[in-house]
Amino acid sequence: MLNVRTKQNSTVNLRLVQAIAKETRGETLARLHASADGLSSKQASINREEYGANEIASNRHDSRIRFLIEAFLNPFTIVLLLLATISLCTDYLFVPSSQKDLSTVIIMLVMVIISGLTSYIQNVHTSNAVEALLGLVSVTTNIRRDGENQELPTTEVVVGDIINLAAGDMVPADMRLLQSKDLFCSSSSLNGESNPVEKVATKFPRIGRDNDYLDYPNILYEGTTIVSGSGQGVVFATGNRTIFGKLAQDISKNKIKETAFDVGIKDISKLLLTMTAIIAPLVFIINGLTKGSWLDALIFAIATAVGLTPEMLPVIVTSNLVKGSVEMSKHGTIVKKMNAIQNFGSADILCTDKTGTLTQDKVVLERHYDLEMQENKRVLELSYLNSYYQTGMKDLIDTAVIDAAGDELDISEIQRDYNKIDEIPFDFSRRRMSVVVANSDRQHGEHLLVTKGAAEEMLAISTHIEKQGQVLPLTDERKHEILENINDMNEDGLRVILIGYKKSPAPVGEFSVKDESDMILAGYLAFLDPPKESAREALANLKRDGITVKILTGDNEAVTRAIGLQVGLNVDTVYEGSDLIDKSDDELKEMVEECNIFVKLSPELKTKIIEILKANGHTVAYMGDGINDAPAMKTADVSISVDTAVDIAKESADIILLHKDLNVLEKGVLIGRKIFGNTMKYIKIMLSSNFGNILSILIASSFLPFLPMLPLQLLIVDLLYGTSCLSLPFDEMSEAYLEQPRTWSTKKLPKFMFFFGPTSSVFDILTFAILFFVICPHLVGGDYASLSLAQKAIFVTIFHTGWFIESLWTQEMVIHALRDKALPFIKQRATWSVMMATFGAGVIGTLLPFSGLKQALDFGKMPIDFIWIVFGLLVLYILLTTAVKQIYLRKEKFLI
Ligand SMILES: Nc1ncnc2c1ncn2[C@@H]1O[C@H](COP(=O)(O)OP(=O)(O)OP(=O)(O)O)[C@@H](O)[C@H]1O
Ligand SMILES: [Mg+2]
Repeated sequence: MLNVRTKQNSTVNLRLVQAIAKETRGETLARLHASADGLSSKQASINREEYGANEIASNRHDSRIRFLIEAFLNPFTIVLLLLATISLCTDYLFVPSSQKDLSTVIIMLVMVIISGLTSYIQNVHTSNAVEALLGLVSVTTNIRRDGENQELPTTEVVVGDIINLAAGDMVPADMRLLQSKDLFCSSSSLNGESNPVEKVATKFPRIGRDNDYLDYPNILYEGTTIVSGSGQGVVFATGNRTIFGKLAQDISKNKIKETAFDVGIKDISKLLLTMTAIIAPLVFIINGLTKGSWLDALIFAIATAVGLTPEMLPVIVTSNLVKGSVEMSKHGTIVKKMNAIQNFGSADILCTDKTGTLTQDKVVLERHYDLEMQENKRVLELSYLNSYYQTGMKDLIDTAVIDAAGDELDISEIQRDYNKIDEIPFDFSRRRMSVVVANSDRQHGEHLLVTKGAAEEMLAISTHIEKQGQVLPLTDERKHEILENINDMNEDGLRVILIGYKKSPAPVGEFSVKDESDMILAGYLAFLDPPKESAREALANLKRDGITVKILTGDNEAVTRAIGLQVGLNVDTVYEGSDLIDKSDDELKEMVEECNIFVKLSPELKTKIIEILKANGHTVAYMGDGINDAPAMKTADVSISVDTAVDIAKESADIILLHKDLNVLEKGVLIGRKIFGNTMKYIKIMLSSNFGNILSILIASSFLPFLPMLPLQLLIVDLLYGTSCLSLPFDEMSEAYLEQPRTWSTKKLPKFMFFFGPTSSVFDILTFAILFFVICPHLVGGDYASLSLAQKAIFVTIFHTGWFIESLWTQEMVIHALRDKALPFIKQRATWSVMMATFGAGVIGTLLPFSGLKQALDFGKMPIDFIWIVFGLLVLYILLTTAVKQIYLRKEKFLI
C-alpha cells in the first residue's frame, strides 16, 4: 500500500488546501466564484475551458516511449546486439577489405528489430485494449447545475461545481464541504487506513503539522469514498490538479491483487533464472575445455542462457489476458483487473448478494399495508417522506417507494406540505433510516420523525402501534402477530420492511440516533424482488461447471429461502449471522461448507465467510453491488459487480457485468478457464522443452569435438519458436478441460518437466548420432577424425544445419504433442492460428539453409532428402511423446 503521507505532493496544491480549510464556506464560494445553488451549464463550460476536464491526462507519450525502451532492452535483444558488435569487429572492422562482410551483422539487427517491434506492438495493443474496456464502465456524479441535481459523468465535474455525496460514492474531485450529515469517509485506497473518519462541514482543522491534511474535517479528496452519511461540497481542484488525482487513478486502475497465479509465475521465473545461472557457466566451461576457443564458448554459453530465459512468458501471459478481456467484453463483461481472469476460471465457489445481483435491478413496492393488512395511503405517504428526503443512500427500496408514490399520490402536494429538517442516514448495523420533517401547514410546524427499516430493528425501537387511527401499546402478542404476517408475505417471495413514526422528536441540532425510540409502528412495506430471468439457468450451468453457489445476504431467512428455491438452490440449511458469532474456527470451517444460504449478515460476517472458505482451500468469487459488499469483494479471489452498483462496489470489483443476463457469468468462467489453460500450456511446454534442451546441450557439449550449433543459429531457433508461441492465446482448450475449475499449483510442474524434457532429448541425441556418424561422413567423405581442416569445417556446418532444422521442428511439434492428452493432428488439433504459426515457423527455418542467407548464417550444404529423415524422426517423436503421456496420465488426472 502506498503511504501517501510521506509522498511529496505538490506543495502548491497543499497550500491551497490549507487556505481553503481555514476559510468560511462563504469565503470559499467567493474565491471560486461559485454559488451554493450550483453553476449554470454556461459557467461550467467556461470553467472547463479554464481548468480542463476532470480527467487525469495520462501521459500517453511517455508510456509509448517507455514501451519502446522496454521492448528493445531485454536479455534477448541485448545479447543479439552484443553478438552484432562482435561480428562487426570480426567480419568488418578488423579484416582486409576483400573479406569485409556485413551480412551477419545485418541479420542480427533485423532480428533485434523484429523481436523489439513485436513486443512493442503487443504492449501498445494491450494498453489500448485495457483503456477502451475501462471506458465502458460508467462513472457518474450527482452535480447541482442550473438549480437542479443531475447525475452526470464524473469527467464533467469542474471547479466551482456543487456536488451531492451519498454513501457509496467516490469523491470525484477535491472539495470543501458545505454541508454534512453523519458523513464518514474512507481513504483506504490511498493510505490503507481502514477506519473511516468523520467529515464535518462546520469544523475547522487546526493547521499545524503539514502532514495531517488527510484528516482535515471540512475537506474531501478525490479518490476517497463515502462510507456512510451524506453531504454537499464545492469543488476546488479537478483532474491533475487534485492532491491525489494521479495516485488515486493509478491505484484504482492497476491495484494488483497478487493472485496464486502471479506468485506461481514469479516462482517459475525464479526457477528458470536459477537453472540458467547454473547451466550457462557449465556450458561455458565444458565447451571452453573441450573445444579450445574460450571466446566461442562464452558466446555459445550466453546464447544458451538466452534460449533458456522465458522472454516470451510475460508477453504470453498478458496477451492471453487481453485476449480474454476482449472476448469477455463481447459478452458485456468488463474486466477491470486483468489478472483476476485466471482466478475467475479457478473459482469453485461463487458467493453472491441477493438484491440487484441475483434478483432484478428493479424492486417494486407491491403492498403498503397498515397493521391490519389493508392497503393504506398514509403508510405510503410516510414512506415517501422517508425515501424522498433521505440523502444517505438511494437504494432500490427507496426508488421503489418513490415510484409507487408517484403513481398513487400527489407528490407535489406532499413536498409542499412537509419540509425536511434532519435525517439519520442508513447504516448496516442499525438497518434503518430516519428523516425528520416539519409540517408547513401549521404555524409552528409540527415535527415528525419517520423511520423505516428491517423488521427486528423496527420492533426493537417501537413501543406502540397505530391501528384504525388509534395508538395502542405494542404487546408481545401484537409483536408476534406482526412477525407472522411478515413471514407469510416473505413466503410469497416478498421482502418486507416496517415503517414507523414519532411526533415531536428532539429539536434540530440535538437530534440523534437516541431519538429512534418509543416509535409508533404504522405499517408494512412489501416489495417484489423477483430473481433475474436468467438466474435459474445460469446457476444450473455454474453447478454443472463445478461451481457451488452460496447466497450471503443481509436480508432475512424467509425471503431468501423463497428466492433460493426459485433459482434452484438447495435451501435445506440456512444459517443466520447470529449463528456464526461465538463459533470456533473449526466449527465455522464446517458450517461454511455445508450451508448455501447465509442470512442477516453484517458486512464483516460476509467478509469472514469468504475468509474461511479461502482458508478451506477454495478459490472464491464474490458478486455484490452494495456498500456492505465492498469489504467481502476486496477479500474474495475475484469480485464481480454490476454496472448499476454503487461506486464503492464497482471500485472494489475486478469484473463488471454490463447486462442483466447472469448467463454471461458462466461464459466468463469458461473464458477464464481457457485463458488459464492456454497460459499453462505455454508454461508447461516451455519448461519441459527448456529442460530437454539443457540435457541435449550438455550431452552434445561433452561428446562433440565442436559446438553443436552456432550462437546466432541458436538465437534464430529461439526467435522462431518464441514468435510461433505468440499464437497460443488463440488456441482452444478441449471441452473436458473446461468442465472443471483448475487451480494453480506449481507442485506438478517438476514431474511434467522430468517426463517430457528427456523425451525430447532422446530425439536430439538420436539426431546428433545420425548426423555425426552417418550423414556428415557420407557427404564429406569420411569420419570427422580422419578429415583435413577444410573438410572438418564443412562437416561442422552440415552438422549445425541438421541440428538447426531438427531442433526447430521438435520445438514446434511439441506444442501439438503436449497441448492436449490425445494423439495430435488425428484425435486433437490446435486452432488454425496455432497450426499456421508453428508450421510457418518450421518452414521458414527449414528454408533458411537453402536461401540466399545460407552464407551469412554459416549453414552447410544440406541435401533436400534430409527433410525426410527429419519427418521420420518427428513422427517417431510424436508417437513416443504420446506413449509417455499415457504413462504420465496413469498417475495424474490432468496433462495441462
Ligand atoms: N432503503 C432502505 N430503507 C430501510 N431499510 C432498508 C433499506 N435498505 C435496506 N434496508 C434494510 O436493511 C436490511 C439489509 O440491507 P440489504 O438488504 O441491502 O442487505 P444485503 O445484504 O445487501 O441484502 P441483499 O442480498 O438483499 O442485497 C434489509 O433487509 C432491509 O431490512
Ligand atoms: Mg445488497
